[in-house]
Amino acid sequence: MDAKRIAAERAADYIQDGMVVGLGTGSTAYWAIQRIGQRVQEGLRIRAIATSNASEKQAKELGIPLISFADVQEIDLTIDGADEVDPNFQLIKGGGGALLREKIVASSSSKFIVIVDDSKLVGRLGRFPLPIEIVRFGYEATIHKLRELGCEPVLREVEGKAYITDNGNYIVDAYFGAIADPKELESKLNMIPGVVENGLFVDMADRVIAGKRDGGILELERQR
Ligand SMILES: O=C(CO)[C@H](O)[C@H](O)COP(=O)(O)O
Repeated sequence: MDAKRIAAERAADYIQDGMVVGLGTGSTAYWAIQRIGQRVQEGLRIRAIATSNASEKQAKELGIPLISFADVQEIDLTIDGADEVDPNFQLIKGGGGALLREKIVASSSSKFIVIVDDSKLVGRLGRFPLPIEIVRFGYEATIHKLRELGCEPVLREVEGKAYITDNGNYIVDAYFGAIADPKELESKLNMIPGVVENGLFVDMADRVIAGKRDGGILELERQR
């Protein structure tokens, strides 16, 4: 079985009756949502909040009951993928462009389980370009300020056109190289006018489940 799917299905086992569940975005979260949908069809009673239009559509098709933050303030458990995970459980997310909603949902969750294949486990964050969501107005100025922080920012494009997030913004993929202090960089980035959010998820993940290509699984819990 696909390493991403192995991790995703293990994570879905943590969901219990009555929970409010955050549904992540991406090819790993896809498998978690599929398994959750299967469990709902078997009788599991949950309510869910999706982190993207794509995940919302998938959940609807599977019959997973969806709610919004108008209905709850607190999510019991969120399951989502990541692009990089370091030994301190710090993450880069946003490869799929959903980082803003993902961060809102993860930050409102009592438990946040990250699901990856083990190629995403790194010694230090930064090989994967950091996704940063920026507003469209004045984006050239915002990109200039990002460059002044010492990265190489590239406006994300799809088929020759700027990529637009579910929130109507742009994404910049910023090459920083090894990130020495993710927490400091996260706040510096969010101080720049025009930056909506960035893909550094600092001190948020509680558990990391990594599927391996040989079918094995690595499960790590953060000690607080
Ligand atoms: O942050 C994300 C989307 O914004 C994804 O979780 C991340 O990009 C990992 O994606 P995948 O599971 O497809 O490898």
